[in-house]
Amino acid sequence: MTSADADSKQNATAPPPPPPAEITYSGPYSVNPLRRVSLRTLAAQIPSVLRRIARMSWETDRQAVQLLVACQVVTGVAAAVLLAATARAMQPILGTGAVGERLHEALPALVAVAVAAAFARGAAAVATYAERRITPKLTTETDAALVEAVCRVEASAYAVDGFADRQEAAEMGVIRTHVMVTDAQRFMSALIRMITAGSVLSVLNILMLPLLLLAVLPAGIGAILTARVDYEIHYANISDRNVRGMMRWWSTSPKYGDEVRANGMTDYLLFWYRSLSERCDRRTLAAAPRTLRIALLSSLVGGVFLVATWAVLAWLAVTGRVALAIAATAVVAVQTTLAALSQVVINGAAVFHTSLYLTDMQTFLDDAAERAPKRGSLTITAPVEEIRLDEVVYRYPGKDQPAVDGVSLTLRRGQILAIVGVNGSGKSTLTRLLTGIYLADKGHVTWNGADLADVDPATVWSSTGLVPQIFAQWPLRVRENITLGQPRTDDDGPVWEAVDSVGMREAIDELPAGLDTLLAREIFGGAELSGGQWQRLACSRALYRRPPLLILDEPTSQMDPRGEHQIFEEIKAISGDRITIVVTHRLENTKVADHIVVMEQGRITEQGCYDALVHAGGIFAELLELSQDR
Ligand SMILES: Nc1ncnc2c1ncn2[C@@H]1O[C@H](COP(=O)(O)OP(=O)(O)OP(=O)(O)O)[C@@H](O)[C@H]1O
Repeated sequence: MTSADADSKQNATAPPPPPPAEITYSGPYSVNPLRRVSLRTLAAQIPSVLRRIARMSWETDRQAVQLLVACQVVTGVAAAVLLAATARAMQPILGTGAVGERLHEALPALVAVAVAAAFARGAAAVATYAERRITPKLTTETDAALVEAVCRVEASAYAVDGFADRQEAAEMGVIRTHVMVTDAQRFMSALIRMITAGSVLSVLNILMLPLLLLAVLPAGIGAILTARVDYEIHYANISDRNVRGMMRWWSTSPKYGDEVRANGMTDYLLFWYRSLSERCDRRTLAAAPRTLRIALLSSLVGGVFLVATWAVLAWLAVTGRVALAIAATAVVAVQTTLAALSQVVINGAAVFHTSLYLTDMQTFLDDAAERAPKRGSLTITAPVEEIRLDEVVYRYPGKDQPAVDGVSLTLRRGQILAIVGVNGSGKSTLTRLLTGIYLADKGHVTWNGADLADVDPATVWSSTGLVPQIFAQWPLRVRENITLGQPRTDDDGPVWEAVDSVGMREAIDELPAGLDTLLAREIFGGAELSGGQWQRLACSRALYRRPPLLILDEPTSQMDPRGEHQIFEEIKAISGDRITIVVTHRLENTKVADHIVVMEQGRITEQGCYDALVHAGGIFAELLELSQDR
């Protein structure tokens, strides 16, 4: 047997890969908020949703809203005129006498019908224009509000269970804003047509209107129940959709294409993606019989009442209780009311459906606002002379053990501190506490004596420069990749200084448009950098800021020795003006530091200068020895 045969046999007998994990919540998100809400409560939400849509639209484009309201008024008046004129035209048309005379008599009413119809059509066209003016701006506003809300929360919120899923649910609210104004506008205009036609009908015969209402009401109830089922499915699918969205991006992004292909991941990723989709489909299909039952039952009940309506009208005409001309007008009024009622029901259900997602969006926005930093209004002014940590403790939400556990440290301007320790010992978390990205659960972090809990975070972050372990590769031009976060400048001098400090001038000169080159391989005309070049760029971004506190978390992990040497030379050269912190596993690099702290399980277990720690016989010496044992 060849090795290929063996491989194919093994593949044939290999168990299928495990399916993606199913996420079930045990906290507040485990319960669908609609599960115990009555139908009446659900229907009663519609007016408040309409008010909300009106308010949002008003804030977006007042002129367009005024235009929309004017169109609604025209629609109502046109519908009333149309029916009244139809009734007036019917009498001579269905009366006796020569055809020419009868038509002549009916002519003014027929002209009124034509004019009213023209106005109704015109109003509908202008209303569509107004809607189209409001919708894009409203969607942009809502979308931008959501993005801003997420960007402005305390960073600790990202670690809260369910935060990302609530965000995914809120995204649906943004998507629904595309159709929200259209649904609301159609609902209102159908309501106006229905009221007008209904009034005419009830004038003709009072019995007709309740019968018509009964004919359409079951469809309304059915539409609301179906919307509730749709929302239930949507709610149950949130987590899977969220994971699927992430998997889609990670699997198809060229950034990870090498890893996906060379590790033979394609089949499994596709299996994963398909499994998640099928799981969502299963939930949707499981609900199909329920929606069918709702549709059949509502059609049956509605149909019975509709037959009754026509039967009553026929009976009234046949028994001579209403004149033939009135009966003919009643036929038109019944048709108009029926069409308008159906539109009210369909669009009312759509508005209600939208309201469910808007509520999710609003809940998320409220929650995000709650989680926005509420610190004091103190400000930090340069120079930052001293940063102190005093018995600082920080535990991530849902974790048993603190990531940083009782750390005390003092840093002074001009000092370079190195933080070392094994994976997961709390180094990056410590840097997040130093910069006020997280606030300490216990203890204090002070800058120039001011506790970060009382300081406006924006003033802290205008004094920091951070090269994180995993840095963003922004799809922007080279220049913006360096200046991002700083006020706009037309002077490229400092930009080139930052480029030179990380040895990138040659590489940038070789790009098709130098500093103007777009760094996004996926976009036409865009260029790509190597991993180490991207890391140099991330360093240049932090150096360009000339911050009072410079933090570099594994800044040279992807760099060649020349690049690494250059960065550390630069760090040393500019260290006099600032506090510098370097987190690194390359212990040789800590020679640059004035002081080194070694972390273990969130605590500082050793500290001192390089020479002292090398001979201390502790974990630093052990890690250094291991790094040299090849
Ligand atoms: N966003 C997070 N949410 C929850 N737990 C986290 C988060 N980030 C880190 N942790 C946990 O906190 C602990 C400390 O992590 P941290 O990233 O600070 O370690 P580190 O020393 O920087 O590790 P490494 O050397 O691997 O970068 C770890 O147990 C980690 O699992």
